[in-house]
Amino acid sequence: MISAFSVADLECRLEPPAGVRDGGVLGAVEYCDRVAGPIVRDGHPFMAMPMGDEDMPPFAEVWRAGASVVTGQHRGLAYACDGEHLFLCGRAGEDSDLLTATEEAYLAAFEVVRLLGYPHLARMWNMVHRINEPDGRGGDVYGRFCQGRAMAFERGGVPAEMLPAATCVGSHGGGVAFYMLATRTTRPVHIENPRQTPAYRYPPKYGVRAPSFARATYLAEPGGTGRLFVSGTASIVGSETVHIGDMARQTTTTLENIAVLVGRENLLRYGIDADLSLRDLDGVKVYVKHKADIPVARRICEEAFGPGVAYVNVDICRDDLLVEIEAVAPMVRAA
Ligand SMILES: C=C(O[C@@H]1C=C(C(=O)O)C=C[C@H]1O)C(=O)O
Repeated sequence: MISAFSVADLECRLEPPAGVRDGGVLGAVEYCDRVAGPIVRDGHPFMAMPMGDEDMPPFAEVWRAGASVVTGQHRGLAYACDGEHLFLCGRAGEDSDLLTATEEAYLAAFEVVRLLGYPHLARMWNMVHRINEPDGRGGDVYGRFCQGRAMAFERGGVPAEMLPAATCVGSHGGGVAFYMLATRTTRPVHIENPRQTPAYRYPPKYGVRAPSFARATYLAEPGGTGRLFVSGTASIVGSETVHIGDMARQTTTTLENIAVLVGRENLLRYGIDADLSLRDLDGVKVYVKHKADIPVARRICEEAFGPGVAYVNVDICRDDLLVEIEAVAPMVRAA
């Protein structure tokens, strides 16, 4: 097992792929070397994404629900819900234009969210093949993805303040794979980072449409506990990449960004009375652009987080970014 945590009635584990069989699973995604799904298999939605090579130990990210789970499929998406949480996974854009395919896939996801009554988006992950390559129209693949996603949010009537935490990194195949979590009653609190421009306000030099996500999302759970989803975070200050070409400094800047994001002063701005440090974070994934840089990432991140971190060798959404880190913080509110 790479790492595990459990909070209230929703639990996430990063574990070896073979373990994902028992009941109560809301969804499982494999970070491995193959493409599969999305399908409902063994009673839960499942998808496999090529995120590494033979040197990366494959792992499954497994979301478990306390209550029993209802599953289904809709317009190519696979989903499960437990009365409070909805997990869904989908894929877009392998054979068609990425803008339209992303927009349609996201609109299908919003349809599931609406039809099943889980209107509050809490966390989204996107794995985009050839993320940094030209799109054949003068931009890059990530830019095209961002346009399709922004148009879906626009058509879905989701204002910028309701955009959830997200990750969008590269993959080794399979078009765009994405998965999301949403809630039925709990209203997520979306959080920004004072060191960074909100991504949805990035200037146009970074793309025709700015990326649609928040820096973090807080989800209160019953009994004074909660969960903070930290978006994929990189060496960006304001909207600019800093320490270009320097893996160690990009990694430490990323950690500084996360520390400020989850620190007491920032969370209090959103009425969340909790004191988190990097050590409190769990479910940490470190995405590293160049495989040869993984030892540097490991040295710095093990000191910050301890063991139990997953290192994934994929491209990052900007050419000049070498590393990106996401996490989940299980937390108990101070008061
Ligand atoms: C690294 C950044 O963005 C990345 C892209 C995201 C997206 O487009 O959903 C979300 C988080 C990161 O994976 C950043 O802009 O800081």
